Amino acid sequence: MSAPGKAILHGEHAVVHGKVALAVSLNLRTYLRLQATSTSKVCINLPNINTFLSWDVTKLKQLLPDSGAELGNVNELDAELVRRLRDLVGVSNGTLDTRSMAILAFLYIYLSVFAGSGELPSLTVSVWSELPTGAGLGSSAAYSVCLAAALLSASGTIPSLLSDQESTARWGEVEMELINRWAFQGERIIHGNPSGVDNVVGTWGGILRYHSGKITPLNRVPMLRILLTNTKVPRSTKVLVAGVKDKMNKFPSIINPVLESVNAVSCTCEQTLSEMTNDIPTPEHYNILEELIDINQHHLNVMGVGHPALDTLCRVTLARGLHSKLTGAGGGGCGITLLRPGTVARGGRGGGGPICSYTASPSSLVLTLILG
Ligand SMILES: Nc1ncnc2c1ncn2[C@@H]1O[C@H](COP(=O)(O)OP(=O)(O)O)[C@@H](O)[C@H]1O
Ligand SMILES: C[C@@](O)(CCOP(=O)(O)O)CC(=O)O
Ligand SMILES: [Mg+2]
Repeated sequence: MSAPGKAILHGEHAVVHGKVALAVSLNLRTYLRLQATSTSKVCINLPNINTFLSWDVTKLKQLLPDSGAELGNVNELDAELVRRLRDLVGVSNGTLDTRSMAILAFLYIYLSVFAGSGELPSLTVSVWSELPTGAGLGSSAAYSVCLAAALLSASGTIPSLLSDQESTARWGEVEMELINRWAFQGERIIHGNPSGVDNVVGTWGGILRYHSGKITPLNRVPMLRILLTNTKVPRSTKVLVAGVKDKMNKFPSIINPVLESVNAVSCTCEQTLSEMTNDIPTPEHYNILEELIDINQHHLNVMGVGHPALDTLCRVTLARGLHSKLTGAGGGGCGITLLRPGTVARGGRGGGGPICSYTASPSSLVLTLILG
């Protein structure tokens, strides 16, 4: 079982407050393996964050309310269950600890999904990822989507249709919607107040527009080359999302128009992409896309989610005529750079060229991906 990460082209943070975002899945994925066991234990192996834990099933059963049927509401986070799980894991409400959040999300989905059946099975779940954790590429959503899909399937709530021969098989729309909703609860545990765009891309993949829960796949998009750069500056989506909310509360008349402007950036980008598909893409189209990137990056700085390492990315790429912005929650993490069709790669780790000096830096990971 696997789910992809994502890059947000425009609309991060604003999307949490009901504005439009454009996002695309990446060819970097998170993988999950679930094994039924007879050990009377629930084990989780998370090699990316060096976490290997197990619990007795009898201990986990004690966390369930007398009637298991009270659990399993996919539309609301059960605050009482979260509180009991925090006690079990030994963390406070405001925890930002990577391991604790991953464990809470796992146990929450496990208990909720199996509570209705009255039986908690013993099993071993292993999750590993090609995505950097906490770098803006939606690793939390890919993790939550994998957990939701695997546990719903193990509980029999959705069919286990994925055999080894059918490694690319998918569920139907009803099952996908259920996976997406449970993944959203996982995101709630990890992010606090997610918009839902990341779990939607993690569930369905592709390139899409997301607006207040409404998903519009962009079926025809031009081939775009985007460079992804990881500044490797650690940050927490939860903290950054909360910081933007604080700024909105403090300066509503200043920040709300910024979010409105980001909305317009997303819509103008969508419009330009569609013109590029209908006509032949021209240098003028690229000028517009580049200006939109610059405008949005300024807006994100106004929201307080920039970082000097991201400023460096923008400056270094601009010196080569390329335009960049942060992607995801910002505060470090990854940035995206639009590459014009003629941009060539020479030297560096995977090529290099005009951006060689930046890509060659040992502190940055660079990947080129093709959209469209
Ligand atoms: N492969 C993984 N293994 C375990 N936990 C993961 C994994 N990927 C993501 N997570 C969880 O997601 C959190 C990171 O989420 P977040 O701060 O939203 O960053 P992003 O989604 O941009 O990568 C981690 O702290 C961890 O709890
Ligand atoms: C900042 C935000 O728009 C995207 C966060 O993405 P990531 O967790 O940094 O990959 C939050 C959200 O949409 O839930
Ligand atoms: Mg995330």
